[in-house]
Amino acid sequence: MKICVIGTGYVGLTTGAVLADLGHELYCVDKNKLIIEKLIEGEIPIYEPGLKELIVRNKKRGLLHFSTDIQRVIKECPILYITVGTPTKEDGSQNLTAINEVIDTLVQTITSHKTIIIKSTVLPGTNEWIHQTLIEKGIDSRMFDVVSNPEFLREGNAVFDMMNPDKIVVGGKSPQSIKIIQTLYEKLQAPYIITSLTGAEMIKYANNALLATKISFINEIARICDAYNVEVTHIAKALGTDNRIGPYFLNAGLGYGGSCFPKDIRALEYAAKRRNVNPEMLRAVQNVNDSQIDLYIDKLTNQLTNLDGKKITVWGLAFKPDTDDIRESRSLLLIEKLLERGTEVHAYDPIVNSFEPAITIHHDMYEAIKGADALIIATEWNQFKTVDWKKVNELMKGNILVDGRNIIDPKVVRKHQLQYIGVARQ
Ligand SMILES: NC(=O)C1=CN([C@@H]2O[C@H](COP(=O)(O)OP(=O)(O)OC[C@H]3O[C@@H](n4cnc5c(N)ncnc54)[C@H](O)[C@@H]3O)[C@@H](O)[C@H]2O)C=CC1
Ligand SMILES: O=C(O)[C@H]1O[C@H](OP(=O)(O)OP(=O)(O)OC[C@H]2O[C@@H](n3ccc(=O)[nH]c3=O)[C@H](O)[C@@H]2O)[C@H](O)[C@@H](O)[C@@H]1O
Repeated sequence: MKICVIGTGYVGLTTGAVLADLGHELYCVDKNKLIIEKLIEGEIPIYEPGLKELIVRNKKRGLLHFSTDIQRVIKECPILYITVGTPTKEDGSQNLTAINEVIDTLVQTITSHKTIIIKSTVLPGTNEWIHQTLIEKGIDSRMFDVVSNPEFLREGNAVFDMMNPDKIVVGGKSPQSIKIIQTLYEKLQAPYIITSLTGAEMIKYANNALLATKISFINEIARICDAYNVEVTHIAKALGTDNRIGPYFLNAGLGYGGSCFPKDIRALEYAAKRRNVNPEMLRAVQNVNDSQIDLYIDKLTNQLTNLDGKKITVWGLAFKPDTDDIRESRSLLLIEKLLERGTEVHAYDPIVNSFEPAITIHHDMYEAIKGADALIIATEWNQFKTVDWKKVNELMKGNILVDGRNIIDPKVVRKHQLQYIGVARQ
């Protein structure tokens, strides 16, 4: 059966490539013609390990296609995946512009039955609303099914995560459409959670909120550890041995960033308030995350007395390793705060080479620290874990290392006369 993926960003492109690899016939479209033209020419618009190989292989197999003719492709495909962006506005409400545009395209295009699979993260009630809106806009309810199939991949691990999901969540009303999803994923080994449309939406938000909560929890614990001179990574390791807690998402540091946690937690808070629920935990999670960067800046300021005129280098611009994504990156916020304090900011990232606000970006991590008063590690890229600290000390003017991701052993850098700044590190 022909499958169309609408929106070829991080999720859509991975969905298209993985489904093609599973043997299905995929047609990917995007309203951004430039992206599609690039993909047709063999260029991959995003950095995601393993994705390029998957795309090339499946294009060659004749299973993966890219098209700028959105309407024709939608007409020809009985299964449609919606993977457009769903950003949040300032107040936490969801910006459904892209979803609305897709609805309008569907209304103009549907002439045969469609299984519409919503993979975009949308707030509880949105899938029901999409269903209703299609009917109100004139589509016969027998001509389509709406199924919610939220995505749990992590950027930087997207292909692996989609090929090896922990669970497959499917929300819907029609048993046939749920069966279709099970057929699409029959080669994947994962338990199914079959629920209502709203149940599936809620699972996605609760999942992200719980992961973000673990991060803010360990960051708060780190603050307390810091006050008692206790090493937080030891505490996290001990917590992780408890099967009920698990070892993941307990790495303290600058906090969570990215295109999803910040926007999704804000959106869930908004959704709760709309139904008169006071989401105290979600607020606390965000409060901790919001103040995490200041904690590091205050420690740095204590050492340098004043940041004005100081040259500070930031290693890592992406919101996490193995991605080129800088949406709501912690580095972005950190750099803004440094610039506000009159700092001259230099940066290096293995993949990201353009950034707003404008700062000096270097192509070599050591070049970036020449003459610097301090170095801040803001992203946990692997290459920052094995550093020539002797060389760092020689190149820098000052000797301060701020480890914003707890990836460095303080004792090692101290051996090279560098001063280690972290939260609750010994
Ligand atoms: N990035 C991630 O790691 C994950 C994202 N999600 C969710 O998946 C959704 C997509 O996220 P990303 O892939 O990161 O977004 P993205 O911004 O990378 O990609 C969205 C794509 O949709 C296209 N688009 C927008 N309006 C369109 C329209 N009317 N017709 C056709 N294409 C259109 C855009 O041009 C863009 O290429 C969001 O709801 C997000 O919350 C879920 C799990 C993981
Ligand atoms: O809904 C989404 O978009 C996705 O959001 C996250 O994935 P992602 O944002 O790609 O990356 P994560 O690995 O979760 O990292 C998010 C942020 O948390 C930070 N983090 C992560 C783990 C940790 O222990 N500590 C910590 O500060 C990372 O540095 C990063 O800034 C979830 O992990 C995915 O399951 C989900 O599908």
